[in-house]
Amino acid sequence: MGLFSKKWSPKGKTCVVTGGSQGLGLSTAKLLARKGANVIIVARNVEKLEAAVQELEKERQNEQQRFKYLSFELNSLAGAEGATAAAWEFNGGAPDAFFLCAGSATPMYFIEASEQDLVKSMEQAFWVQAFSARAISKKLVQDNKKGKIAFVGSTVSHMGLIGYAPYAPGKYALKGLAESLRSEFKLYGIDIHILFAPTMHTPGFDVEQQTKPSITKKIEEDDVPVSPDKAAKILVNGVEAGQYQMGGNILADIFAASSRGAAPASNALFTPILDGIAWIAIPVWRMLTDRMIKKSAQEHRAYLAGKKVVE
Ligand SMILES: NC(=O)C1=CN([C@@H]2O[C@H](COP(=O)(O)OP(=O)(O)OC[C@H]3O[C@@H](n4cnc5c(N)ncnc54)[C@H](OP(=O)(O)O)[C@@H]3O)[C@@H](O)[C@H]2O)C=CC1
Ligand SMILES: CCCCCCCCCCCCCCCC(=O)[C@@H](N)CO
Repeated sequence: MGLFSKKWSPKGKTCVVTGGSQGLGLSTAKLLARKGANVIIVARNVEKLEAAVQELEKERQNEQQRFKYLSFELNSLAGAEGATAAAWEFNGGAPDAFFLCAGSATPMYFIEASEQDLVKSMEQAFWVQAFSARAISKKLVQDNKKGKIAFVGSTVSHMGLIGYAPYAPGKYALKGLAESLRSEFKLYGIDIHILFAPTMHTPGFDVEQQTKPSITKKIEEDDVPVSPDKAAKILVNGVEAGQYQMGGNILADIFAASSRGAAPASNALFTPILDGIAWIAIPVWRMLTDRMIKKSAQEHRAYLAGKKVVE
């Protein structure tokens, strides 16, 4: 989007939000409703979806606005295509913007994860959004329509740390997908965006805390949590402004700046400054964190033995 071009607005448009029944997705759906959009939310659990639509009703700005939920499992292409077809049908044609918030994390040590844990984690971090993007983009191109697709990555799309081995690779993959599609979809006028979300206290976060190693929790304390409402605002503002990537907090911005790849810089002035900070701050942080992890090795052995991960 050019320097003086008009901002995109969701008012009167139709937006689809995957993972829209709770957490970041629900905050995003509510914000879009408050901005006057028609909103379609997609998730699996029908009870939560019904409750979420009630929440959307409270944000209603006018009588023309339409809210709808669709229950689909999005970790297969068939599921994503089913949801996409249903969204098209409800809207009577192509919706305007798609916010892919669905996903979940199951942090744990790599060697305690089963084959199924690892495959499922990749599905819930990557495929749950990648298949949606595939189904949506194909339909948009078939209809010769433009549109906007926003992914939700994480700070751990840029950096890995102890406990996130099953999850971070999927979020890294999402970053690679978004960057590839940002380029490829110039062919069709489909805009790609990605939010690199920091820690948010959502229902999903409470679940991931149950399997998260205590050392991961301790390291993560340095990440300042952002409310899902604030993260939704950053996401929607970024899409409105035509920004490719959004970081949810300063730490996400620092890691994004230091691993920018072929993505456009968020800010011509601040991105290089943040990259400079990264040069100094990250090696210091890494040294301290590595030291702390090594110190915990004996305690970790006892944990593995207790859980019978090793004999
Ligand atoms: N919370 C955090 O600290 C962070 C989260 N993120 C990312 O942000 C996104 C939102 O997270 P958050 O709000 O915390 O998550 P929540 O678990 O609170 O909400 C996830 C939403 O996605 C839906 N969903 C999950 N899996 C599927 C599936 N396979 N098919 C269809 N719908 C699905 C859930 O509904 P249902 O279960 O009924 O299907 C729910 O609506 C995720 O992609 C997450 O990885 C990134 C960084 C930090
Ligand atoms: C500049 C140097 C300082 C570095 C401090 C680094 C602290 C660790 C940051 C980890 C943040 C993880 C956030 C997202 C996690 C996530 O995606 C899951 N919670 C998913 O739900």
